[in-house]
Amino acid sequence: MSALVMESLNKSYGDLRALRDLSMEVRAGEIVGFVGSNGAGKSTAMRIVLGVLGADSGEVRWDGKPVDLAVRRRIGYMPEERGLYPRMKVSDQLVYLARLHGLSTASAKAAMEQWTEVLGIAERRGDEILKLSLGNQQRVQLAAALVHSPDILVLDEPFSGLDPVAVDVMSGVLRDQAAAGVPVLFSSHQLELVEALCDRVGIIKTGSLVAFGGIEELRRTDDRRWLVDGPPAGSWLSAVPSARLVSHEGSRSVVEVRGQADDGVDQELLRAALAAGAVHEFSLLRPSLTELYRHVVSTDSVVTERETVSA
Ligand SMILES: Nc1ncnc2c1ncn2[C@@H]1O[C@H](COP(=O)(O)OP(=O)(O)OP(=O)(O)O)[C@@H](O)[C@H]1O
Repeated sequence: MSALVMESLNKSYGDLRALRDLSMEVRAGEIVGFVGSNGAGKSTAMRIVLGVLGADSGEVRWDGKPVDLAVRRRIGYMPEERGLYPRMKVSDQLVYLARLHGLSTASAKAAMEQWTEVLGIAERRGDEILKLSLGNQQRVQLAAALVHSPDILVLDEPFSGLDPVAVDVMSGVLRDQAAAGVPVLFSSHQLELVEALCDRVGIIKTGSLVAFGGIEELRRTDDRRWLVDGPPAGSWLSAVPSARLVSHEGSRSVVEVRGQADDGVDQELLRAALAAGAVHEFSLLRPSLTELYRHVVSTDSVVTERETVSA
């Protein structure tokens, strides 16, 4: 199956190591979210994929072959710095970009009409870019990434500054593209959105990929926590030596067990709690991506699938 593969990418700007041995892949038809603090290296990696920036070492492959100019022309890219011509009309801009990618004038016009319609900016076709709101400029930018029906989508913070309706429109387009078999890589600081939209997530910290996998996989690498609403855990937790108390408020205690082994410890906990009194609620707490992210970036642990990327 086709996959966009980044393998062992390294990049320094002078003394600053922006990427350290970064390996990641985006399979055909999947959406991968790229998250990390400001300056972690996301844009640098995406620019290298696009070929607008060269890596010091490492390789980007598509379909098992190094990405060359012909493949790069098949990528739909939304750069962080945007880069539309401010004084050009929306329609002219999109037709021009589609023509640059080799479409005939008629196909370019049809693609422009299709994407401005889908993205809700059909009424803005005659406006100059600089007269559009930031969110509408972003919709045009996405249209610009899509007008040539790319085989791969690489989008640098496509959701920043969008209103909730525009977020829904953008999410729908990314889902449709993935469903049509396009690998989609995008960066974002909106972790709830990433959690909702992505098949896999890569977390980058000072140039290194510190976690990569589906949200469920990332959860499995973390410690497990349960909420117990019943007798205060202080009175029964000693019966389960591997557990510790995280917090408690009134009758509600949060208890934690290290690791994710399928060891039946949940039943031990429940039995111990029941032995001490009535239990009204007993539930596994599932960390959100935001919690996983905080945990991963605040520790040095490398919690990563880091599966051998396919050739
Ligand atoms: N052209 C450049 N010259 C020198 N340093 C650069 C250049 N571009 C990026 N950097 C530095 O490289 C590091 C990685 O930057 P990059 O833009 O890739 O991060 P990012 O994860 O995309 O950040 P953000 O979330 O803020 O967009 C940062 O320390 C940044 O200051």
